[in-house]
Amino acid sequence: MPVPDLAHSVRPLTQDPRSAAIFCDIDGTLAPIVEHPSQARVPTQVAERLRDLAHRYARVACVSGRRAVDARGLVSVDGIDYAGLHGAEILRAGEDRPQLAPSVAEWEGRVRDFTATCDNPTLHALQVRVEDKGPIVAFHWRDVPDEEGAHAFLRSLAQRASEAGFATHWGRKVLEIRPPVEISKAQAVRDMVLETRPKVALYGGDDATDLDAFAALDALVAEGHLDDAVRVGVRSAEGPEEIVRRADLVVDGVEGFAEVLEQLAKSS
Ligand SMILES: O=P(O)(O)OC[C@H]1O[C@H](O[C@H]2O[C@H](CO)[C@@H](O)[C@H](O)[C@H]2O)[C@H](O)[C@@H](O)[C@@H]1O
Repeated sequence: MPVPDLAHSVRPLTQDPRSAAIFCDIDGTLAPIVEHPSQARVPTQVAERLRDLAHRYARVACVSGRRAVDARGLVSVDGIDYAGLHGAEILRAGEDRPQLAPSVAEWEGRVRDFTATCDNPTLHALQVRVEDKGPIVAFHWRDVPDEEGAHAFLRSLAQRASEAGFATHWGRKVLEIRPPVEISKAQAVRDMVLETRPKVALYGGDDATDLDAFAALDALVAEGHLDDAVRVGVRSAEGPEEIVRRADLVVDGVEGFAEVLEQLAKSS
């Protein structure tokens, strides 16, 4: 079903694409949620649209919880930037290696050592999947035989991680063990806006970490760095309720966000 007043909602960008930036989350926004992270795919039409937009807009970037190189591998679009690890690293268009925040990098060994101690028979019996992202390690329980049991086990693991001095974060059926330093999509979005200096920026996302990016846009407008901002909330059964409450435009799932990209391309 087409989203009502979509053209109107994105008009602040489409009226002058050269002065506008587009930021998108990946999983749940560009790529449908699937059982295993390695099975995720960005539909060809969505990737083509991003490629198109990269030529017309001041800046297009993906801002993801994945490693930046994995994000680029998944989206497969050159000419756009990839902020990875929820904003802790950036892989710029045309570059081969991402830049990782030193404060995060220095924790990689300690995160690895701690999470190695979590590898035990219960974790295996529950079929929890471990995603090693370097300084962040994720524990996924989507579609395991006993999701409730796995979730409960991971709650105790999170408690142990906090007691050991690590930060923990809950996403869509995933627990992350992180360095106890500031990691936020807000910083990545802020840095990119201040580098490129667009007049208007759009951010689309579906999960808790995307609320940080919404907040970054709020602050950039309040400080006068942006004239306007469009926050697109991608609604799902699992996402936080604030993603809808704090959005200027709400769309349903990846199909809904694909329509936003179509509209951004159509009018420019
Ligand atoms: O910020 P994002 O680009 O949305 O990344 C968030 C996390 O996405 C991935 O996990 C999620 O998607 C998986 C594939 O659909 C799904 O199986 C899992 O349950 C979701 O939590 C990715 O694996 C994580 O590293 C990202 O942090």
